[in-house]
Amino acid sequence: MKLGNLNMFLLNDPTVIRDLLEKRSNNYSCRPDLYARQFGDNLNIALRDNDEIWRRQRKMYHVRLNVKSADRYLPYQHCDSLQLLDDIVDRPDAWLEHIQRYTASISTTLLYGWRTPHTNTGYVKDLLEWMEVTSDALNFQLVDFYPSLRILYKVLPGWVLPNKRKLQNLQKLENRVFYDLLGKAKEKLESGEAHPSFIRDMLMDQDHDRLDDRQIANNAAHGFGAAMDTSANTLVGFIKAMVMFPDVQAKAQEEIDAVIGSDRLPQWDDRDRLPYIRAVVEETFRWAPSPISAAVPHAAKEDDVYNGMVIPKGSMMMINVWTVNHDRFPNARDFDPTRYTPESTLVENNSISQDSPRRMHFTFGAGRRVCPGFHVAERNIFIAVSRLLWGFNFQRARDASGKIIPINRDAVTPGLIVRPEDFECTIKVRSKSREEFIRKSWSDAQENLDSEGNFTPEFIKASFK
Ligand code: HEM
Repeated sequence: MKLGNLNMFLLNDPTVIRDLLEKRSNNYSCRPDLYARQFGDNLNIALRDNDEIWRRQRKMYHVRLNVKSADRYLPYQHCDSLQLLDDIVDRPDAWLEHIQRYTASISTTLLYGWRTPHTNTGYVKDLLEWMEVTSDALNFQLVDFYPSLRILYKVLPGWVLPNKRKLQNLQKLENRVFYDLLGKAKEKLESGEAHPSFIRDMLMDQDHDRLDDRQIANNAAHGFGAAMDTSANTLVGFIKAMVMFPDVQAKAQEEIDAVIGSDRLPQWDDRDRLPYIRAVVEETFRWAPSPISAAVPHAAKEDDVYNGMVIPKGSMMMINVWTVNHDRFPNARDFDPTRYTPESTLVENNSISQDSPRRMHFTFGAGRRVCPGFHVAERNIFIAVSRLLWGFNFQRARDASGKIIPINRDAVTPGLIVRPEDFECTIKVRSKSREEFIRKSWSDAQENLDSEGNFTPEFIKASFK
C-alpha cells in the first residue's frame, strides 16, 4: 500500500510474519519514524526505534516481568479480583467501570506498588487522562506520510497545527505526571516503605541497568499505557463472548464447578487443571483482539527482497491481526474453545512462540517487539475470567417489552487499540451462597489493606518472601 511517500505492507499470513518479523528480526524490529516520537523525549518504548536505549528499556521488562516475576505478583491480582467480584455484586450494571478499575489497579500495583481502589482520584486519574490524550494525539498524521512536511511542522505554531498542539500538551502532562510518580517511588524507597514493583526494581538496580531517571519514569508509565486498556478491552470481549455463546459459558462453568467446587475461588495455580478455561482465555485473545493491527507497526531498517517483492527501507510492516486471527479458521466468528487442544494451551509461551504458523492468534504481536508484558497479561485475564465464571451468569439483556436487545457481534470502537462497541447485557450472581462467599472473601481481604486501600506492610511481608 502507498500512503503518501510511505510504503505500508499489511502482513496477512503467519508464514510471512515468521519469515520477516521473526527470521529477519534484525531488519524488522525497528519502529517507523513517526512524528509523535519527537515528543515525550522519544522515551516511549513502544515507539522508540531499535537502539541501545530501547534495548535497555526492553531488557527491564524481560528481567523484571518474566514468568518468575509475573508469578511473584500474583497476590496483587488475586486480591484485586476480589474487589472486582464484589463491585459487580454491588452494581452489576456498571461492570465496564469495575473491569477498568481492576485492570488499572493491577497495573498501578505491579508498576508502582500502590493500588487503585477508585479510578477518579489521585495519580491514577492523571494516568487515565494521559492515556486519553495519548490515544488521540498518537494517531497517524499527514506528516508521517509526507516526511518532507516536517520542516513546516517545525516552524508553524501549535494554533495552526492542532495535532502539534495536542502533542505539546501531552509532553507537558507527561513531564508533570511521570516525574511526580518517579519522585513518589524514590521517597518510598528511601523511607523503606516501597512495595515490590517494576519501578522499585528499576530504581534499586539503576546503576547496574544503566537507565537514567527519565528512562525509568517513562518505562513505568508507558507500561501502564500498554497494560491497562488492552487488558480491560480483552475482558470486555470475554463478557461479550459469554453473552453471545451461552453453551460455551455453561461448559466453562461445568468445568469450574467440577474442578474447583463452590467453596473456594479459582486461582492461577489451578490453570493446569482447567483446560477448557485455558481455551476460553486463548479464544478470547483470538476472537476479540484489542490491538487489531498489533498496535504499533514494525519498520524495515534496510531495503529487502522477499519472494521477489522489494521492501524498501523505512516501510511500515503492520500485522493484520484481525485477518490472521480469523482467515485460517472455519466459522471464525464463532467463539469456539474446542479449536485448542489441552496440550497446546498448557504451555503459556505457545501464544507468543517464534514458530508463527503454529500460533492461533497474533494478539501479542511478533518478533523482537512481541509484547513483553505477556505473562502478566495472561495472569490478569485468566484470574478474572475464571473467577467471573465462578461467580456470575452473563445473559442477553431484554427491553421493557421483554424482547432481546440485539448485539452487533463484530462491531468495535475506532482506533489502533479497540474494544467491542458498547452492548447491553445482564449479569447475575450464580447463587446466594456464592454472593455470600464473594462478600466474605473481599471483606477478609480488606484486613490486608490500609485506610487508603493499599496493602499493609504485614501483607507484603507475608506475600513476598
Ligand atoms: C491483553 C493484554 C495485552 C495485549 C493484547 C498486548 C498486546 C501488545 C502488542 C500487540 C504489542 C506490539 C507488539 C509488536 O509490535 O509486535 C505490545 C507491545 C507492548 N506491550 Fe503489550 N499487550 C498486553 C498487555 C501488556 C501488559 C500487561 C504490559 C506491561 C505490564 C505490556 C507492555 C507492553 C510494552 C512495554 C510493549 C512495547 C514493546 C516494544 O515496542 O518493544 N503489555 N503489546
